[in-house]
Amino acid sequence: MSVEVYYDDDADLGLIQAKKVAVIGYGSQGHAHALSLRDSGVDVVIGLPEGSKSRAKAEEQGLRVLTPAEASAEADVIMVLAPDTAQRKIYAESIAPNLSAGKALFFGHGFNIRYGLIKPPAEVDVAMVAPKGPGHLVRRQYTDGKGVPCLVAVEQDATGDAFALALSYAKGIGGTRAGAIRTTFTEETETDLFGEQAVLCGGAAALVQTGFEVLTEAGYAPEVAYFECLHELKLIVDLMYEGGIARMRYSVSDTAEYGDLSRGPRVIDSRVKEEMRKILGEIQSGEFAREWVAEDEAGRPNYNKWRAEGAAHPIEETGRKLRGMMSWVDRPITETA
Ligand SMILES: NC(=O)C1=CN([C@@H]2O[C@H](COP(=O)(O)OP(=O)(O)OC[C@H]3O[C@@H](n4cnc5c(N)ncnc54)[C@H](OP(=O)(O)O)[C@@H]3O)[C@@H](O)[C@H]2O)C=CC1
Ligand SMILES: CC[C@](O)(C(C)=O)C(=O)O
Ligand SMILES: [Mg+2]
Ligand SMILES: [Mg+2]
Repeated sequence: MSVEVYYDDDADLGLIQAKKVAVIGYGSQGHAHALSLRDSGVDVVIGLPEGSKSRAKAEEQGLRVLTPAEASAEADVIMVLAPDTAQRKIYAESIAPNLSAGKALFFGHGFNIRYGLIKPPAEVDVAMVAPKGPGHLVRRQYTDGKGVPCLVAVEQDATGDAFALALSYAKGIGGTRAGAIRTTFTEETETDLFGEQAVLCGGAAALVQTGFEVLTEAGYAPEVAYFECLHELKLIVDLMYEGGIARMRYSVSDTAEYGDLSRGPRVIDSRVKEEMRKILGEIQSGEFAREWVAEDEAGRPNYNKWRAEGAAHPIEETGRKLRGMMSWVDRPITETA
């Protein structure tokens, strides 16, 4: 099935420049959207609760900060970039009372719409602009004159202009420089959750940690294991990013390539593929969403425990020491760029 991909020339920046945009949340995605929209000539206001620690960061950047309800009341377009688990309550308390016909409700990820946690009224546009990359790099790429690809979707088109407006927003954050693909909330939500769980975050982190453990438990130096399994992964993935797996294979030795071809499928074998299918099934059935919402409501006991265990993994200490010797590697993450 072919998809529609839209670039800068397909999008009219004037549409979003003619609107007032409220960005609810000023974290990884919120700061990137708000600052890049502002740099693209859009009138932006930030919505954050009184007492939010993000308020000072947004104000330092010269952005106007109101409560989520005040910002929603002022805006024509409300982009929800608070944590997925917080969105339902924010919507009910602060956004819904301030929605009226002709306004647009935007999301950076489809979770709350896909799983029916938020049900907007029919007279508002509901759309999504979901960058396919971490927010801090969305902002970094924008300021470098590049862009992170976006998925754009429309769930409700009350005005008839929802897609053009979403595409215009995507242009404002640099998304159409790289390409914006038109999709649905369902496709974005399910593929995004699958990607982050099985490949990008869960799969990659487990692969790196397990490789590090196998080497260090066999008596090799942690520093050698770190360079081999984590540091060099970035350099290998850079080649894949630039020219596909084929370019990586062109650059590595033929010894590495033979090891890749003969051993890779033994690591990521049919059992792993079957587990990936199970994970996708849990996403499609809503089981993962129910589990995550319940975990959040219970105060995140497993999330906090697993997070602490990850932070205490020996690879982190080894990495801190080695990165300290490479000043160009440890680029601090800020919400200011
Ligand atoms: N992280 C990413 O790169 C990506 C995220 N997304 C999606 O973007 C959305 C935002 O995620 P992300 O940027 O990671 O979120 P973060 O956790 O980085 O930031 C959340 C922001 O929301 C604020 N916030 C918390 N509670 C409320 C509230 N009740 N009302 C208003 N603001 C609140 C936080 O403020 P405080 O400082 O007070 O906590 C913070 O500024 C999610 O839907 C996510 O799935 C999509 C693509 C990639
Ligand atoms: C890969 C994780 C992500 O989906 C993202 C940065 O795209 C997220 O939810 O943060
Ligand atoms: Mg993602
Ligand atoms: Mg995600």
